[in-house]
Amino acid sequence: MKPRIAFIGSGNMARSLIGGLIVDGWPASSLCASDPDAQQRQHLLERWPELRVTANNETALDQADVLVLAIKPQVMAEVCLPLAKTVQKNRPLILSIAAGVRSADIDRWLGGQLAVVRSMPNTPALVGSGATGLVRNTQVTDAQRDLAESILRAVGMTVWLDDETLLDAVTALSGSGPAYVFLFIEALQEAGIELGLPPETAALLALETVFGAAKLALEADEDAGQLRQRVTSPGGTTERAIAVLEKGGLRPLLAKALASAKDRAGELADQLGRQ
Ligand SMILES: NC(=O)C1=CN([C@@H]2O[C@H](COP(=O)(O)OP(=O)(O)OC[C@H]3O[C@@H](n4cnc5c(N)ncnc54)[C@H](OP(=O)(O)O)[C@@H]3O)[C@@H](O)[C@H]2O)C=CC1
Ligand SMILES: O=C(O)[C@@H]1CCC=N1
Repeated sequence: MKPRIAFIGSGNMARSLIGGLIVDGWPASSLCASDPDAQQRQHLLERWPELRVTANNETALDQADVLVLAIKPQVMAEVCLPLAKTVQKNRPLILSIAAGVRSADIDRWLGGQLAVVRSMPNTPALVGSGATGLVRNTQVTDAQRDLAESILRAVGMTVWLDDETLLDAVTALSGSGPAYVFLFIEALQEAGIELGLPPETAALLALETVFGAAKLALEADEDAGQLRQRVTSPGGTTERAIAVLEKGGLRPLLAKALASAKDRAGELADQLGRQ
């Protein structure tokens, strides 16, 4: 029998995990999702009629082997504190997907001495192409580690880290990363329009170029730098464009953007840790 999983918060990320698990062969009846929003619960039931759905977090937690915390960081403490008594009785594996909330704080809000896996997935999980970083605390057994991994692997690839502070860097890179790529696609499209392309054509070419380049980079034996050089003919068009991007400081700008995202994760953790 598959372990029972309770999702607290049934928004974007929880729905993608639920969908991935069901496609992966987990029976919907082994999953329970909780959300205060009636419309959200209705959507879940329309899509997966056998899913157990509730407005009550305590009910979701009942008999769960894994408690997935898929709520916004800002409500994590107020959601966890009332669940502490039941969590201490049932002692499920705690799996958080929230940005900038430390394992130690989650453990404290839930009464302490719990097995906590903290993870950082991303929205491509919605289409089964997520990338997730995970860390575990010392209470997590190898079997629980495998269980957490099998949940996140249902929506993409996973990578374990030894040091929890690195999860803020993962958040900055791959957690927030899809937004940078979408911004890049928007900018490519706008630039194409400025050069006279019809908007739909510019949008399609921008999108397919990013998709094709990522697919090639995943499948090729060469790294991104080598693949870039293959496009860049000496004295050709790409060389001119790349020179403009390098001179304009694309690399340091991205480094600065990621550092800001990482700092924000740390700030959130410090603020929330005071609760
Ligand atoms: N979006 C992203 O790209 C990523 C998000 N994350 C993390 O995932 C978590 C969830 O994000 P996401 O799915 O995007 O957010 P959503 O807002 O889509 O989902 C959160 C859900 O939790 C519900 N909720 C609010 N309060 C409670 C409560 N007391 N009990 C139960 N459920 C509650 C919300 O309902 P309502 O809307 O009514 O408030 C909402 O449906 C966040 O912590 C975020 O940091 C991680 C990686 C990527
Ligand atoms: O912006 C955020 O805070 C969340 C975490 C990573 C992606 N979205």
